[in-house]
Amino acid sequence: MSIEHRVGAISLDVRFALTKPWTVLFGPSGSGKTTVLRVIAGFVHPDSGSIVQKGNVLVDRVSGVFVPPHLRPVRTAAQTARLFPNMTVHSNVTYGLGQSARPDDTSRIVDEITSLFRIQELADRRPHQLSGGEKQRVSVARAVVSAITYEGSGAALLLLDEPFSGLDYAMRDQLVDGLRTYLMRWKTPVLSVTHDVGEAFQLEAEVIRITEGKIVQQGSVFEVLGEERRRLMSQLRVGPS
Ligand SMILES: Nc1ncnc2c1ncn2[C@@H]1O[C@H](COP(=O)(O)OP(=O)(O)OP(=O)(O)O)[C@@H](O)[C@H]1O
Repeated sequence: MSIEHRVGAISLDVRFALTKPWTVLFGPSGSGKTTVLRVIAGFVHPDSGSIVQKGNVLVDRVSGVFVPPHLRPVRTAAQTARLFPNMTVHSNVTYGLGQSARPDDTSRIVDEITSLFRIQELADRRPHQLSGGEKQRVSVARAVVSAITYEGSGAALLLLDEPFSGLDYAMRDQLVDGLRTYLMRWKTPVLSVTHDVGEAFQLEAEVIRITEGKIVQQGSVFEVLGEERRRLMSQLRVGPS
């Protein structure tokens, strides 16, 4: 994909291909990461550029192609959980189910995912009865359900904007490992956003580093964030003075 788009004070100008099971967009606050996800999802019309997914053109400003969000083989969990306020947690999660799931598979998938995200006990609650971290887990769980049961040919791309923020370290640790393994089993490709070097390493992700709307590096997590990790580790060893 290649996108040029002016947003706020940023001139977004990015060109990249997703070739690995899990890719992470890494960069400082305000560098344009969320905007990239929103363009891929179809919520933002880029000023110019094109997006092609497995040979299907989703956006091409020159020829005027713009596939609307609901018709894209893309599923998204936004940075701020957007749940249906009048629906229970269970209904919010199953709302994401695609047509492809057979009924007997459906309940197995929902069980597996609610267990992975540790939201089984919350099944009958409504969003106003949840903490921020619980809402976030429900929102990501819904997007995962939706991506793996996508009804089109091939897999849907899953876009996750800071999916593990707002979780304590123990839960985050387990969820990162569990979700990575689960999505690899389903061959569901992921593009996620994070500020967390440790998370990118745990995901063994391909990393795209973005600064002020431009991609400055793309490669394995060792290539792109190895130096950053060494610096953080040495700060930890020295400790506060
Ligand atoms: N709807 C909008 N209108 C005007 N400016 C916007 C809008 N959305 C984002 N911006 C600006 O565009 C820039 C990129 O925002 P974006 O949300 O993509 O950054 P980000 O890298 O995801 O940041 P963070 O890590 O803080 O979530 C920022 O300067 C932001 O203030």
